[in-house]
Amino acid sequence: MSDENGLLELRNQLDTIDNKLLDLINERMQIVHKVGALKAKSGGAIYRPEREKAIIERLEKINQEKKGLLNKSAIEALFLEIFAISRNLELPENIGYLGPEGSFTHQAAEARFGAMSSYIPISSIKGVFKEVDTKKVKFGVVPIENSSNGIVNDTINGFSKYNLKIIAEVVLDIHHTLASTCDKITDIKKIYSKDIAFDQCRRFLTNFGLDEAELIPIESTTKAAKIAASEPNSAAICPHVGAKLYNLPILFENIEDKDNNKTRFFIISDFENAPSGNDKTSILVKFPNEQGALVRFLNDFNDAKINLTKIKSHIVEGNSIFFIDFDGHKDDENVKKVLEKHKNSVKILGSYVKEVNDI
Ligand SMILES: O=C(O)C(=O)C[C@]1(C(=O)O)C=C[C@@H](O)C=C1
Repeated sequence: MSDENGLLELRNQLDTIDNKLLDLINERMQIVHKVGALKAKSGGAIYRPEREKAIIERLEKINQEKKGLLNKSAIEALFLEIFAISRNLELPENIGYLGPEGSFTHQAAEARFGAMSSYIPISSIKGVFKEVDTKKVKFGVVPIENSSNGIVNDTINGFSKYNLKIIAEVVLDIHHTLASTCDKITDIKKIYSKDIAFDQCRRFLTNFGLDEAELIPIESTTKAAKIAASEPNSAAICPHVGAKLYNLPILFENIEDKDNNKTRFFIISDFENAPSGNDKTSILVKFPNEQGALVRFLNDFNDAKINLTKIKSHIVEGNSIFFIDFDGHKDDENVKKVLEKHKNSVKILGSYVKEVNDI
């Protein structure tokens, strides 16, 4: 058989498989439709991250056993899109994220909800909380901490003000690029970016003599790309996708000082997750002004064999509060007891499936 005929034959086989795949996906969607109808009757939450996680883990296991050609991230990418389409079929729901389009938070949102979902950029973290609270969007995506810059105050303030729940976490590796229409680096006189992005790229800026340029902080790295695309002798420190969005040539990739630069994001909504067996819980704690209050609290966690994974202090309106993460679900017996004992000082922000990529 000639190569051309061979290709035709293989394409015919692919067409037959694609037809079967389409039938199977439609068959799946018929069932999803019934799930949607059930949930509409019972008021159950559409997005069930713990169930999606369990499906992906089961498929990865089967794939390994069968020595399939798909790798873990390919299975995840395929099925996250299927889930996004399923959720839209059950009930179309909008996702509000800290914008603008192309921001790292947008990437975090897409990493979880897939490319087919409906996204709305919101210009502040406070705005994201407000839009979820007033039910203009079903989900909000906000940054909570960066490995170089620590906790994001506006997000803690949002949790203090609103009674919204964390329903999932996403951890992204953060890479910055230097993008500009300038041909020579010495032509760059101004650099636009977010203040924390400048902090994360100090060494690069010094090494390339760019600390001589005027560093202009603005509200987002993607907006920086937009400005630099239209202003001569300027550059932006921005994400790869931000530069692409505004056709801004990338001069240097991965310019962050630390090669382990990560940001953790929360997906927030108005419902609580059921336990998945592999959960983490986040709380805010405001201790009474008594000696030893923090120590007593930590001892109770220790006695209940709860593993604290993070504790960070934060000031809200002059009061010191603690942001704490620990392993387990808020409905686990040992967790429930400790939280009940300290209910006057604790605000539960949510229990959610633990990400493998940690910060
Ligand atoms: O199992 C459910 O609760 C569903 O709604 C179905 C389904 C799926 O497509 O498998 C869709 C959305 C949920 O986030 C989890 C799973």
